[in-house]
Amino acid sequence: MSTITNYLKNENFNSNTLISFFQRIEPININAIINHSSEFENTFTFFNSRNKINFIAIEEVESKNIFFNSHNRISNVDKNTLEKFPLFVGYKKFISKSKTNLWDDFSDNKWYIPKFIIAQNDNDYFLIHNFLGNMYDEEKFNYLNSLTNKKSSIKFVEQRVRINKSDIDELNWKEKVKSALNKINKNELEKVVIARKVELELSNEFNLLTTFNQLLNNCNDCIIFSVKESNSIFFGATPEKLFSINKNIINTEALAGSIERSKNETEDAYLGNQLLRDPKELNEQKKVLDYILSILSNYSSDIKFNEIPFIKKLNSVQHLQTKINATISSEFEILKFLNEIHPTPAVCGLPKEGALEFIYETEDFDRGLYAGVIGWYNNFNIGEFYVGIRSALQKENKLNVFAGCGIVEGSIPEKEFFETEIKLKPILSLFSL
Ligand SMILES: C=C(O[C@H]1C=CC=C(C(=O)O)[C@@H]1O)C(=O)O
Repeated sequence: MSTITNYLKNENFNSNTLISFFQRIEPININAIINHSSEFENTFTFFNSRNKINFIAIEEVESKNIFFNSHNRISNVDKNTLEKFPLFVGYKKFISKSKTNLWDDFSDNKWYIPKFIIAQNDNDYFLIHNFLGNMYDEEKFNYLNSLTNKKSSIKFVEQRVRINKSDIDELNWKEKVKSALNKINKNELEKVVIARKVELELSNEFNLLTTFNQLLNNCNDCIIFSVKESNSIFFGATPEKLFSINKNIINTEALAGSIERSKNETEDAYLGNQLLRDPKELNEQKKVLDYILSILSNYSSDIKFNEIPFIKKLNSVQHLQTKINATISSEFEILKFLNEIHPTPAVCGLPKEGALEFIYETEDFDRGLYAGVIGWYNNFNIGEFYVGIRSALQKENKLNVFAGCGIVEGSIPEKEFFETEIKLKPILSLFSL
């Protein structure tokens, strides 16, 4: 008899009761499960080594608008440990009407309870099965359990690509920046983020496991994620937190303004100092900070942040960063706040409506989940949400890689183009020509 049947044989839950069955498992390399992604309709993988929460969520609890009036956690683990794990996972696209079918495999906005989650928090590892009433899937539970028992070593596969020549060329993109500057000079916009899409053709089969692990190795201080729906996979290594919440404390940040890195330590520090003193970059980041503070002030009268930004150093780029934390009241609703704060001027612009319209008219691709939101939360008011930048979409034999830049008064098109090149690097460098 399986563990689930063992536990549930004397229980009779009605179909409005959500059950989360936690089975402690031996420490495993969770990302090895990614190799089995293609066996499932959808998977959602999220690795935050900083917060020490890593998980892969597999499939969904049936109904779209899931209704449950009670929630039962079955486990022999203390409540403090259980509180740290996701109940809902999901994503939200960058708001826009779509012009193409590029993102058709993804909904506009989807927060759902996964059927299974294999998760790690610190030294705690669990296989979690969520289901309504008695509708557990014993077979799949046992199968996943067997996968977590397997000792698997990760083999990297070399991935080759060809550049698609029909890509927006450099001149064309710089013209878009000029037209943004035009709007800014006429005071019609204060700031707008213009993005590029680089399209590559995969010469061999896409290997998510290799890609994911290379991102884990290369991109410290980033959240490594992948969202697979039907035949599409959106993935990336994002440095940008939208917000995280832990009971009554919310943490967020203003991340904007960029400069390249140098392998030479002295030169790298010099570049960082330049960024900290550049009025155009400081202005670009301050606009993000002011926007976040204005939204947050509706929810909190206790907001803390540093007046002077810090430097956040990533592999190929450094940014200006202001960390913000605030105490919020018990009426705070996670998704309501998310819909209000996103998109910030770090990926959209100011005023927001004008910037959205400009982006829609100017960019000749759909952003979809690029610059959208990915994250998780639970009903203990714990969760984290990140902005889907430094990311790519794999669909059939195409890889679409995205990067954008904030345009403000004083932006120089050539420099902005170079900035998109360094932001594309973490993903492009994984594929050889
Ligand atoms: C929009 C992107 O980055 C944002 C985050 C940090 C710095 C940015 C910048 O300097 O323009 C952007 O606002 C992107 O990477 O596609």
